[in-house]
Amino acid sequence: MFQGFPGTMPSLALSAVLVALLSGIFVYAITFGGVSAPSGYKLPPGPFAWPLMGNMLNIRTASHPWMQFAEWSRTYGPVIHLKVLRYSIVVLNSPKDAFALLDQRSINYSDRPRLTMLSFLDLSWVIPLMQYGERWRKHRRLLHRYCNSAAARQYEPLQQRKARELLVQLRLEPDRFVEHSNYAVGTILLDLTYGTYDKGTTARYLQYAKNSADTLAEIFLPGALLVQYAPLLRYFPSWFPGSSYKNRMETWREVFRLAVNEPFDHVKRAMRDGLESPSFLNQMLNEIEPLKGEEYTEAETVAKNCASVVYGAGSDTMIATLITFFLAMILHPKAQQKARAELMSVVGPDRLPEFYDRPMLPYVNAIVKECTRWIPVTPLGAFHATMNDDVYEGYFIPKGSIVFANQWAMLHNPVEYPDPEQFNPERFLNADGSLNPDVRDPNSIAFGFGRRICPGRDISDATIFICVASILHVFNIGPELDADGRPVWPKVDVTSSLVCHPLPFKCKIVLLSSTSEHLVDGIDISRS
Ligand code: HEM
Repeated sequence: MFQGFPGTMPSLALSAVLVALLSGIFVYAITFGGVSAPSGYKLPPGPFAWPLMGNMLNIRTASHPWMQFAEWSRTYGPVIHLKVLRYSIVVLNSPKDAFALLDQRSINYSDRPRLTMLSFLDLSWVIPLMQYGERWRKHRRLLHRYCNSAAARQYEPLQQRKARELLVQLRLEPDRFVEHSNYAVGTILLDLTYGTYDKGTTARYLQYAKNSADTLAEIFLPGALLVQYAPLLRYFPSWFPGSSYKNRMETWREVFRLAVNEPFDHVKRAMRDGLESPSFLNQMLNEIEPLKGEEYTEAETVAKNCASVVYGAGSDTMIATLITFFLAMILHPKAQQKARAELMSVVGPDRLPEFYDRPMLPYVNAIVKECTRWIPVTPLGAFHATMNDDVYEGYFIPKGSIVFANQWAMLHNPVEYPDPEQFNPERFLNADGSLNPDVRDPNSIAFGFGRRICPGRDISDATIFICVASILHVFNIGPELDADGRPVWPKVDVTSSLVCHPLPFKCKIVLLSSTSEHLVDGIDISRS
């Protein structure tokens, strides 16, 4: 039933993004000079690179670059080298090399490439794109305090409440499962970051966040900022061909201003009027209150940036995993039946799943892991950049190289995950049904590596678990039926972007029984 990911994807967005990025750092590339190795060393192997353009066209024409990189790694080995202009790109296709470089040598591999457009649009607050250094460290420290695994447990009541609200919405409007899942995930992050507000305000803030995510995607597309290819365009008036982006800069800035400032100002006003609802921004602001002057202003900016990035970086990624779950369940009714049998024996028919059930639900946990592995949300992770020259296994890796961890290749490696295109939760289980610790946990790859590893991984894992367990406990997820009552099986296909989503599909979500109906009827959503 699994169709694989055919090479004729409609979207070239990710390769386009890569090319735009690589073009964008042209100036940086020149600064660092060419990509030859010093005598006695050689660069890691890779496909033939044309003069000047290097492998730019190879990347551009690959519909899913992570598959192309995996293919090259079969010819050249797990560490491959590509050139774009005079720039060096290293793609790591195995966990061994990713851990050896991004984790164990993280002091050198934790920078991000400098992107011209980020300074144009003043996106220096976007933590995932921040340069490595003291400023980034301050943001990470704060994020860690509110997102580490112990801290993340305080959000469980919120996650559970939102998962249950999702059940009510799925019952009322099952066809709108994508919107409802979006709302559930979005409001978990919004509520934990800024607190709970009325429905209208919540909807507005969710819209701001979506607008800023869409705008980021738009400005990363090639052509949108031609100035990336020709930085001198920045000195020309907006009527000059290629400079029309200047007319849109204000709109773009306004989109980001609203997303970052409005919810933040709202929390500050609410705190001043004694009307705040608990949130991590509220806690952060209380903690920095004793600071004065510049010290306070700086701490407040860090708090504001951290708050805005949680929604921005977390929502799109979690929703993609949740939609993958629906897709997998349509195609694998037996997996649903097994999960349901487990839920029935552990949770029973009279209540909904709780977080404390989790250790007794290995099959449900295996489904969550398999969703993460089967369609990796960020197939190429995020680009790291080297701060100094390095030598790894005899190969020279120049300062300023962009380093990708090909998470898709790692999570689809047939040695670690046999028959990797198949959705198969059993791969994570022992014969007695318990979780097999010898099979690598996809979370150890899917959330990145080293010092830049995703700080939201525990929040994300808990959110996906409680949504998946709650949905499976009361609903059956099946294919849509055509006019003759025949199932319409969705094709497994993904967008090509920095964050990958399954392409749109339809499904039929129905309550399992009158007992399930009773459980959903009993959900109190008045606090949601
Ligand atoms: C399925 C869900 C998620 C996936 C697959 C995911 C994946 C990733 C990956 C691959 C990175 C780059 C790591 C690297 O550079 O090696 C990253 C960074 C980041 N993620 Fe997530 N993420 C998810 C959810 C979240 C959530 C819920 C939050 C917020 C609570 C979050 C906040 C961040 C931030 C702030 C960064 C930037 C870290 C830095 O550059 O220092 N993510 N994520």
